Amino acid sequence: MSKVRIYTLAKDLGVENARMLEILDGLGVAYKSVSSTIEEDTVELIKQILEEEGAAQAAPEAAQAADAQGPQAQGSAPQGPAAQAVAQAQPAAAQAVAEPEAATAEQASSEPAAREIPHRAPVVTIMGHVDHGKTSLLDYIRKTRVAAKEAGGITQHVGAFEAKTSKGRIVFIDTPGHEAFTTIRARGANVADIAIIVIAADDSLMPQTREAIAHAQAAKVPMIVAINKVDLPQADPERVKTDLTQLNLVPEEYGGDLIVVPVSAKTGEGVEDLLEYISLTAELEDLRADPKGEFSGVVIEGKVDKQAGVLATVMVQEGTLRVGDFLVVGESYGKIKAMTDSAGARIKDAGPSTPVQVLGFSAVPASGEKVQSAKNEHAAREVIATRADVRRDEENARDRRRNPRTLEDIMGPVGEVRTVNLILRADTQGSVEAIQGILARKEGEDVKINVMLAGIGAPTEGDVLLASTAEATILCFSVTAPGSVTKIADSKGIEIKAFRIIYELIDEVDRLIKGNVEPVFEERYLGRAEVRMVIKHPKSGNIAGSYITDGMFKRNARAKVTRGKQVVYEGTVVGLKRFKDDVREVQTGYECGINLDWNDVVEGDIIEASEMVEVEQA
Ligand SMILES: Nc1nc2c(ncn2[C@@H]2O[C@H](COP(=O)(O)OP(=O)(O)OP(=O)(O)O)[C@@H](O)[C@H]2O)c(=O)[nH]1
Repeated sequence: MSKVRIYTLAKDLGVENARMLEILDGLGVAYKSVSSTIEEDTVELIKQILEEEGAAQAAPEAAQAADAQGPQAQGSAPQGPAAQAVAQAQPAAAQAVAEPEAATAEQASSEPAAREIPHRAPVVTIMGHVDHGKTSLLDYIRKTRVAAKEAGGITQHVGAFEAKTSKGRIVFIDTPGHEAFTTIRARGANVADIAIIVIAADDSLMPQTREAIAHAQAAKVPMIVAINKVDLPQADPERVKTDLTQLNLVPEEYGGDLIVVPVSAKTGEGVEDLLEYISLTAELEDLRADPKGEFSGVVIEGKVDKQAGVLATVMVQEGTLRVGDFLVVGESYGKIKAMTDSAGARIKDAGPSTPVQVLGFSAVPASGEKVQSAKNEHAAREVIATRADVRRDEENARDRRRNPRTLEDIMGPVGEVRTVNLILRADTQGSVEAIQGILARKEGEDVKINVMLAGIGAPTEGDVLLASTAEATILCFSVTAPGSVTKIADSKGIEIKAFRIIYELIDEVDRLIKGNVEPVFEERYLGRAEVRMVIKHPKSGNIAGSYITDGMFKRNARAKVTRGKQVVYEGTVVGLKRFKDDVREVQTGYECGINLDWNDVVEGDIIEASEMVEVEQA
């Protein structure tokens, strides 16, 4: 008995993949994805179900009278194999119910709220080890899928291009390697929907392949593996598949859910299949964006052109970008003077999943910067003003974290299982495995150890970017980071720690785990003060002129004010003054001005100061 792939059957029967999966779910048939195969019996069942659906839609009474095969019920659908009958009966069925449905559809479309958000093209990035064929694969797709340029036209490299396939548009980010991808992610933007991991069939998994996989996993972007160079006599695609399973990536034909497509960027073999799998994955991801929504985009790359000035490629993610729009990037703005699509043609507007080259930025934006549009200069300035406010708030929050007042300031939301993200670099595969083995035993109920990437050799710039997007620590065993990498790590606040003795590295992991276990804080009494007079201050409000009767007071301490027996206020000591000077601490027996973030203090109040201290855990 032959097996059929789900998507092939969907295509043959003219139904959506999603509908096909619904039917399979209903039948309780297990599958991994639309490229899984199903038994012929199941195929027959599906055909029957669709046939019944079609008949029921065409005319309910016809379904009941189906056995009779009366000319009325049969309509003009030709006799033939069940699949054909279903496929051909469907338009007739649609017609039969067309009138009332069309009326409601029209009503619905007149209400913008009911408008369904349309699908958008997938944005794909190609990653993999050096020389495994990323550029060749992109070139092959570009050559065969991008409409030839008009004579005299200059194809510009803009960092992305659009390929036309039988299934629709696919947008490729053509800055190969994961650098572009991670730089974009490091800025908090996600531009790729699908990652193609290219692995040469004669070389199998290499360090950068593992890195690329780690990046795609960190970004939670679906992966498709393209085993390239299958035209070579020494190609061994089976070895690649087996090696992948060692990373817990199990190809579909081995019962897993990883799509693996053998290709040759040289002969073009398999490229069509690869494009088809991209479209299928996109369909399952159900990628949508509203061209009528508010515009947002991401800078893919920017440069200065000697003649044109600043040029930047922007990927439209939501809404539509139009010539004349004002664009806001960071805290600066510009007006779009001209736009070209990735084939170099002048365009006036661009919808979702369209890479466009924009002329009009005042400064070169960095890849990964988010772009917003504004209808006029005034609106652009407003966006910038809001951003400046947000930035200031964030800076204040950061200050608070450095100078914590509350438990949440110190630890963020409480009660979560914490994850220690690590990137491991060692001199040999043996060391990597030994360390991973020990780490696996360190996991506890409240701490998860996530080794995002374990590789041989010194840490790379890519590792630092990955670490910065995932707040990971880079641990090195018997390898050291080159100066250039350390510098980038410093600038991004990423720690690279190098060890020569495995147990020292493990001790460090213990420290990291401890740091990640929720610390226990307790309130510790500091001192007591009596308010002797209230001083009105033009800037700071009312200051409590006090005498410290016990212990000491510290700036930023917690404060509790009692009046008689009643607690009238709880807050923070925001300032301490001795005469005119701001001071950090005041000891018992001294007078001082205590500034609370509260204005209603009165003479005779008692202020008690305390602080939160971390309790050492066993
Ligand atoms: N036989 C064969 N050779 C290929 C194939 N794909 C790429 N190559 C060759 O492999 C070499 C490397 O290909 P590239 O496309 O430059 O590889 P890359 O991954 O982009 O390399 P980097 O940009 O350096 O990271 C070139 O000599 C290509 O001609 C293929 O499918 N078959």
